[in-house]
Amino acid sequence: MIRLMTASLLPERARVFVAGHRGLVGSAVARRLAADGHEVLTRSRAELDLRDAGRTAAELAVLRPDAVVLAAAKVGGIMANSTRPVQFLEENLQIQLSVIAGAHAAGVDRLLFLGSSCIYPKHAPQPIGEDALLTGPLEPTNEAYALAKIAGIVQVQSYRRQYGASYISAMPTNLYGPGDNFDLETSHVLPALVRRFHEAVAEGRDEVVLWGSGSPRREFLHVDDLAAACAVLLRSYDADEPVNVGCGSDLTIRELAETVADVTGFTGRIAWDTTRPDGTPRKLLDISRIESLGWKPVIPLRDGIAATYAHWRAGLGR
Ligand SMILES: NC(=O)C1=CN([C@@H]2O[C@H](COP(=O)(O)OP(=O)(O)OC[C@H]3O[C@@H](n4cnc5c(N)ncnc54)[C@H](OP(=O)(O)O)[C@@H]3O)[C@@H](O)[C@H]2O)C=CC1
Ligand SMILES: C[C@H]1O[C@H](OP(=O)(O)OP(=O)(O)OC[C@H]2O[C@@H](n3cnc4c(=O)[nH]c(N)nc43)[C@H](O)[C@@H]2O)[C@@H](O)[C@@H](O)C1=O
Repeated sequence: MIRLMTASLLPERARVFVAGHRGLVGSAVARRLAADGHEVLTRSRAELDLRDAGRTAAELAVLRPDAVVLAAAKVGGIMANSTRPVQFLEENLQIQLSVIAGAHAAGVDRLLFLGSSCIYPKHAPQPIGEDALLTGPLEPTNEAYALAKIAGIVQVQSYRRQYGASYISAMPTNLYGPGDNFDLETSHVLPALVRRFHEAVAEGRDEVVLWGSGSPRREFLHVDDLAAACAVLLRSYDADEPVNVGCGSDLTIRELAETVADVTGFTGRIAWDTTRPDGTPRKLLDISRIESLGWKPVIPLRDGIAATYAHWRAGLGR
């Protein structure tokens, strides 16, 4: 049962530990929480490797935050996931075990765990409701990562059931925005396309080769919209079921490529390397649960891509 809360579950000026604050999601969540008047607590990976359960528990016991947002993870696009399943399984399980158990041991009242839409079965009915979890086989290119994330959801639910902890999970769709990973081998598709088209224009090339067939459909949410959803969930959601966070519509990778080409000024040919994997054919999320809490996405895809491109270009110093 979903309980809608009237009083906020997050105190005003709360002290919130954001794990993974240098990443795409963690940095956006940290900006959002700071703007809402909260105190954001952080530790860099050099200061605290979150796979180390003993050190993580000790650090959380000293910090004693009011809430934890778990946005630290081993993350990557389709090639990274399919070629390094051991790291995607083990590092994510280790981080989740350390942070969730450590938060509970330190008496942390609220925790938000971030999973991913890839936890749902490859052929789930669309749009995918939260109740599709564990109803069918997973997409093979990210099965190891998805299983680690599913373990995280069950870990959160178990702390709720056994200890009454007010811990919750959110399942975002594919995300993009400032601070994304633009490495062509390990990134997700959107930053990869921005970089590929930008470099083709800069080098005067008239063809860009992309991966797969171009026919898979994906849903893209700007990370600032996700961060706003996280703030809503921390304030007002307290139930077992994970909450999907998406924008409510999807497009083909080919259509995404045409949009990114337009934003970056590329007018040449787009070719498809079908020796590269397509991944899951479609994963559009049903977002009625998060919308019922009063959240909706506000950043249109084209505007978000243009802002992300401008941010990345500024970082290149060009
Ligand atoms: N990006 C996306 O499209 C989507 C992301 N998500 C979820 O959002 C969350 C965050 O993803 P995203 O921001 O994209 O990922 P990033 O790779 O951008 O950020 C991950 C962060 O985790 C930190 N981290 C990783 N391992 C460790 C470790 N052992 N110790 C300490 N810190 C560590 C990284 O530190 P460092 O900076 O040192 O590398 C980095 O700050 C993940 O749970 C992911 O599943 C869900 C759906 C889509
Ligand atoms: C968020 C989500 O992200 C991953 O799943 P994915 O959505 O399949 O990943 P992706 O963004 O890398 O690719 C999307 C589509 O785009 C195509 N594609 C074309 N050209 C490029 C390209 O140049 N780079 C990449 N990466 N993909 C390309 C690619 O072939 C595929 O069809 C998992 O990590 C999963 O675990 C997860 O949670």
